[in-house]
Amino acid sequence: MERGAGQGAPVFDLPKVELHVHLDGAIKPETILYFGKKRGIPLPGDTVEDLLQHVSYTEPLTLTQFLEKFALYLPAIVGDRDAVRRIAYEFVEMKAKEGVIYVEVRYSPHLLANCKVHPVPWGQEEGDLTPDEVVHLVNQGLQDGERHFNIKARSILYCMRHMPNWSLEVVELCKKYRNNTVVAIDLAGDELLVAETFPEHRKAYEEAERCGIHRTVHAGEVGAPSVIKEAVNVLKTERIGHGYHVLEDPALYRELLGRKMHFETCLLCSVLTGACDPDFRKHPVIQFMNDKANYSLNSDSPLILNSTIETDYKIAKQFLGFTEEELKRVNINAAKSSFLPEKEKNELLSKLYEAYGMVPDNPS
Ligand SMILES: O=c1[nH]cnc2c1ncn2[C@H]1C[C@H](O)[C@@H](CO)O1
Repeated sequence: MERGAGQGAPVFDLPKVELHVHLDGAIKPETILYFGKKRGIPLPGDTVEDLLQHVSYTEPLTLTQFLEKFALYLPAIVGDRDAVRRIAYEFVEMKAKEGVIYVEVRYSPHLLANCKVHPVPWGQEEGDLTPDEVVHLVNQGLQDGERHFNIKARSILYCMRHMPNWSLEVVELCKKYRNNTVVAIDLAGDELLVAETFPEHRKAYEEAERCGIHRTVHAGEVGAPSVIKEAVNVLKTERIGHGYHVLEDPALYRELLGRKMHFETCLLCSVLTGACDPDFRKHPVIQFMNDKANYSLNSDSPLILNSTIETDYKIAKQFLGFTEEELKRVNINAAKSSFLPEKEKNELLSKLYEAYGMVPDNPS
């Protein structure tokens, strides 16, 4: 049985689109153990169960505590060429098994590197894997996966809120590798610790806009609506990562509804990071659903949340009262708000309409 998926038939056994999932939060525990052993890097457990006991959790923590989990296992992967390529390949395999036909996966090239990155992340020794080569390796893994598992995978490179000195390199990598899986730039990290948008982030986003690189920003996950406002008005974001706290500013919410701004929501993650009340009856996504907002359902970091995308769909159906129609609408919205070029977007939409038995002229 797949972890986190639970038992029984999938709640939505139709093709899906996923837009918000972190590559380094979606690694198979077996792969972490394999590379930890091979490279002699200590891990908090030496069986899948042991490792998951430390890395995954089921009761709400804070976003800061959630983000600390990455440090428990990433040293086994980062800085290793085979490991980086393999996690990308296995990610595509995992998504294909979950019935996802188009995925945008995101990561920080700097957080997977150990050379030409300051500071060298995760307490590693300096090595010879640069952020540029990380992108090249992830691309190879994703493209091999696409060929073998017959799904489409694109990538988003992110800046980290607390690392403004990486941001201009991130946008240059987006430019270099656009048309080679990379479709967009993102800004991730801990809004609780650093809500500020440094000038370097602003410059990177200006350059992205100038070059036609798509833009999304983690904003209003745990942070205030002002972070969302800045993402929209200053960073010119086209989508919002999470964005739950937009509801605290009704004028902003109305404006974004009017602009059909896309919210990349992650139900289980929103509760386990303390972003939202654990009582799903009060979840902001219910309001999004009632208002026919433009949003998608996503898994964020399934390894740490001990979940799959199925877990989020199950929550939507069982606790938030989603109908099959709404699940279809959410996926159509995801496809429409994807960062694919127009022609490929239309092909993706046609596939969904056909699988859902819908006519394109009557999408809702
Ligand atoms: O939910 C999230 N919000 C902000 N940043 C996140 C989230 N999930 C993962 N990340 C980022 C921050 C971690 O340090 C990084 C690991 O790639 O991934």
